[in-house]
Amino acid sequence: MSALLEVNDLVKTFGTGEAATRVLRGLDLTLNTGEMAALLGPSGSGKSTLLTILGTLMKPTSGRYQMLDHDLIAAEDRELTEFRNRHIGFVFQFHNLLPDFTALENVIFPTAVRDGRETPAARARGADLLVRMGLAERIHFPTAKLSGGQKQRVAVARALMNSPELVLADEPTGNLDRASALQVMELIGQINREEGTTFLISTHDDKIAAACQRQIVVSDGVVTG
Ligand SMILES: Nc1ncnc2c1ncn2[C@@H]1O[C@H](COP(=O)(O)OP(=O)(O)OP(=O)(O)O)[C@@H](O)[C@H]1O
Repeated sequence: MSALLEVNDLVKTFGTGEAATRVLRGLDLTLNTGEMAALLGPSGSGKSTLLTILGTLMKPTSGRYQMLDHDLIAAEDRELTEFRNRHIGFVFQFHNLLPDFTALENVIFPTAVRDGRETPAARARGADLLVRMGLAERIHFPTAKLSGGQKQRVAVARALMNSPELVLADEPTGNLDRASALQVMELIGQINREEGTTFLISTHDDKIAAACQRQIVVSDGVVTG
């Protein structure tokens, strides 16, 4: 297996002086291409902080971050934005869908904004992903009318739109009932197998973690298992 990304000696401190909180304390992690990994650890252990740094949305205080032969610490903002748009997808617990837009419009919207237009290829990819998420009947429904589980599946489809190598998910099933949560995980697993997408999924739920091939435990700002 080849490494998709590697972080070394990652440190993140929020605030300064007496108010400083050292959240990541020299964290090392390698994720291999095609892995589906759960990110576990107590509340406040630094999972969201790590996902935000891996997503290039925030820089660490110090440390190294290499992905796909790019040095993401040295990279400047414009390069990071381009890298992120091309290679990384995000799924959050609160999915930030536009309620009056249809499922398909939500999925293709970021790509259409990036490209300055909506292409037939993008519509086809978006519709295909929604079908694979079990939402064939809901493609043209406004997302305000979808259930929580359906909305989360739209959010997964949106994250996959540009075929990113890496998808970062921060408690993606946190607000779902058990059956919907496991369904979302099953569909993520299917995409992982079919497209080779690497997933890192933070969760507090052991059943969700067990649906992943690998479990990574963060505690006190380092990987402990
Ligand atoms: N912007 C910030 N400024 C100051 N402190 C922060 C900031 N973001 C996070 N923290 C602190 O960093 C610590 C780790 O937070 P983080 O959200 O990464 O934990 P987590 O493991 O994701 O927790 P949970 O499981 O509860 O979501 C917490 O103590 C939090 O208060």
